[in-house]
Amino acid sequence: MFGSKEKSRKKLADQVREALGSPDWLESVTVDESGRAILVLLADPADPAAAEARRIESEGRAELVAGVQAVTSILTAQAGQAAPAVPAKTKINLIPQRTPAQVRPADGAAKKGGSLHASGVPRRVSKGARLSDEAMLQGAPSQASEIPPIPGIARILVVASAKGGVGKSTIAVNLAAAMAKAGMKVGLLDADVYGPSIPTMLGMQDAQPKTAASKKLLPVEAHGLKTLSIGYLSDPDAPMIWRGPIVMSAISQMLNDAEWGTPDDPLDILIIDTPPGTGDAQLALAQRVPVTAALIVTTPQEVALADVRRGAAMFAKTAVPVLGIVETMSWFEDPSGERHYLMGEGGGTAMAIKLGLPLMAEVPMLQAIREGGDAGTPAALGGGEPERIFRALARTVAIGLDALETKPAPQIVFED
Ligand SMILES: Nc1ncnc2c1ncn2[C@@H]1O[C@H](COP(=O)(O)OP(=O)(O)OP(=O)(O)O)[C@@H](O)[C@H]1O
Repeated sequence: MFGSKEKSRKKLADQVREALGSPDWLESVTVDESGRAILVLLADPADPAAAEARRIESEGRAELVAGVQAVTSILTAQAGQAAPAVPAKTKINLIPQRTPAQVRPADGAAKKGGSLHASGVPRRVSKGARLSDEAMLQGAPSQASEIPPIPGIARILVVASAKGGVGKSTIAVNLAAAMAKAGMKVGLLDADVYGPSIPTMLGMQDAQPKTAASKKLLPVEAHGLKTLSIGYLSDPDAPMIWRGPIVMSAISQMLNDAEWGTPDDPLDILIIDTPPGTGDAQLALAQRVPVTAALIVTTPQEVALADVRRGAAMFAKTAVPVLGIVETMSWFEDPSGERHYLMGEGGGTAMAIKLGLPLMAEVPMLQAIREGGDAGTPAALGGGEPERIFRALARTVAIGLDALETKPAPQIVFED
């Protein structure tokens, strides 16, 4: 039996469907508790312009239905539809995002769990000063980014892997959790629209983002993180064969139509768990989102390392700085303490040297890491070895990000 609230939401969904003319391409309409209508629209991936037009028109019509508070649409392609060729794109020169000085006072961070900032002589940056101005004075590139920053998000870190199943989402979730535990304001965006796993890894499979008074999506809060995932908005069993421009439309909605933070109180960092691979979806993301830096996740396996080279080349092409490589599933330690290198040994180090990138961490295979992912509680918060490993990774990443913003990497502190 439906409750009366559920009944009226269903009725509203029917009204929205009617307002749109019940076309074949309208796969589903649902209305959540906050009155947000979620439209799933079938679109032809070969014609992204028409798909975008369909989305805009549908959202416009749905918004006019009395009782609808906000609208989110998800573009999806029917299984079996051909993927388009990657459209030629103008190269966008992307330099690290230079936002107003939004780094927390180092002593404040220290109080909450240890400094995450680069060591060195502290430099005083007056409140509101642009780090880019500081950076320019120190010889950093003077070219301005062509991609406008997103208000309310100080920096964006993409976690990428050239291959699926290497443990990328596990690293993204645990890194985010460790940074939050250290006192940073952290968001986690699951852009792995092919197989969103973040809701499960955070134990939030049944969560539905609510709508703010501004009609923007309110990220789901879990384990000290603000999170959004296409998995919160769609039926996990629905066929979703996303392609570059369509993936981009979904990601851009989650990025821009959500209350991550405000210009006065921004997220310190938004971590994006990207879809695996180095194809059109990843390229579109690197070209259109104001990414501060990327982290590449790999296993020590030879075959994965060949892919890492491709991933690094892709980021180089789009001028996104790669902070370094995280090798995961590096070894398994048996109860006697002996390490077994099930996937090869030293591959990540060799690749890091070859590419001239730092090896940010070697994460062993740990039962607690897998169990944490399955149980929805990041192992980075559970104490012991996993917590130590991810805290160290969080610190290394924070230092790497600081170093990008000002050269040489100073400790940023606000003037009182
Ligand atoms: N260091 C680790 N120790 C133990 N298990 C791990 C480790 N890293 C990942 N796993 C497990 O491996 C599996 C795959 O990991 P994960 O989902 O993070 O990979 P992925 O690269 O994000 O995959 P996809 O390509 O599907 O997005 C999960 O069951 C996860 O718990």
